[in-house]
Amino acid sequence: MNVMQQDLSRKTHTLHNHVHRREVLNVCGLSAGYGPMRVIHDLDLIVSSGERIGIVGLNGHGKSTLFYAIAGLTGWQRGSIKLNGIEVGRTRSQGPGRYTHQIVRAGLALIPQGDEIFHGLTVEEHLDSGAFTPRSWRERKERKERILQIFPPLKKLMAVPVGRLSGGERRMVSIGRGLMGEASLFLVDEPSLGLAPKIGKNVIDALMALDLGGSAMVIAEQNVSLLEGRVDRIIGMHVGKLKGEASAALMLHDHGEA
Ligand SMILES: Nc1ncnc2c1ncn2[C@@H]1O[C@H](COP(=O)(O)OP(=O)(O)OP(=O)(O)O)[C@@H](O)[C@H]1O
Repeated sequence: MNVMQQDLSRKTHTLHNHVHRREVLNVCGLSAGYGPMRVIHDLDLIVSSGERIGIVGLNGHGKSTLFYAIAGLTGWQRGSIKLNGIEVGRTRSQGPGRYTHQIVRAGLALIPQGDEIFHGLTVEEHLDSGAFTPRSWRERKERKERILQIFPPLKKLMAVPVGRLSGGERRMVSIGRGLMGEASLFLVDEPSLGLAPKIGKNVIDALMALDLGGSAMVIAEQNVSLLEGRVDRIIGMHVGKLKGEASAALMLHDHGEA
C-alpha cells in the first residue's frame, strides 16, 4: 500500500467509525437550577457512543448540577435533553425526581459524588442491587465478574459489609454498582474526590480500562491531570457554561492544586 492508499484507507476507516457512532446524549439550550438560582446557563453538549468525556471545573461551577439536570433531579430546568433519541428534558415543574425512573429506563446511570452506599449490606449485595433490569439481573454473575476484573481488590471482599471497607474500596463498590446495569450513558461525578492520590488514580485507571462498547461515559473531575490525554475530549466548565476544550488557565490552576 503506498502512502496515498494508506491515507485514503485511514480516512475511510475514520468515516466508517463516524457513521456508526450513535448520538447517546444531545443537550440543547439547557438551563437549570434550584429555586431562584440558575446554575446551568443555556448549555449544549453532544456525546456519542463509545466516547469518554471529561468535564473539569472548580468546586461549585455546576458539574454536579449538570448531571442532576440530565437525571431530572434539579429544582427546575428548561431546554432539550435527548437520551438515545428520547426527549427526557423540557420544562419540568412537578418536582425533582418525578421522571428520574423514566430517564434511567431510557439508559442513564448516574454515579453520584461521594459514596451512596448502605453500610450494612455486603459488597455483593450492592453489586446485585445495581442489576435492577430483568436482563442485567439474569446476567448478574457475568456482570459481577466484569466489575471484579476492573476492581480486583473487591474480589476477596464480596461477603464483607461495606461499612467496614476503606474509602477507596467503597468508591469501587459505588462505581461498580453503577456499572452493573444496562445503561448507555454513565455520568461519573468526581470519582477521585476524597481519596488518597494513588487510590484516586487507580479508580480513574479502572474507568479508563472499561470497555464501553456502544455506551458513553462523562466523568466530572476537579483534577484535570487525572484525565488529560486519557479521555476523548476534556471540556471545561465555568459558572454553569461549558467552555469547549478546557482552557490552559484552568489546567494550570488544577496542576497547581494537585
Ligand atoms: N440541592 C441544591 N440546592 C440548592 N443549591 C444547590 C444544590 N446543589 C448545588 N447547589 C448550588 O449550585 C451551585 C453549583 O454546585 P454544583 O454542586 O453543581 O457544582 P460542582 O461544579 O459540581 O461542584 P462540586 O464539586 O462542589 O460538586 C453551587 O452554588 C451550589 O451551592
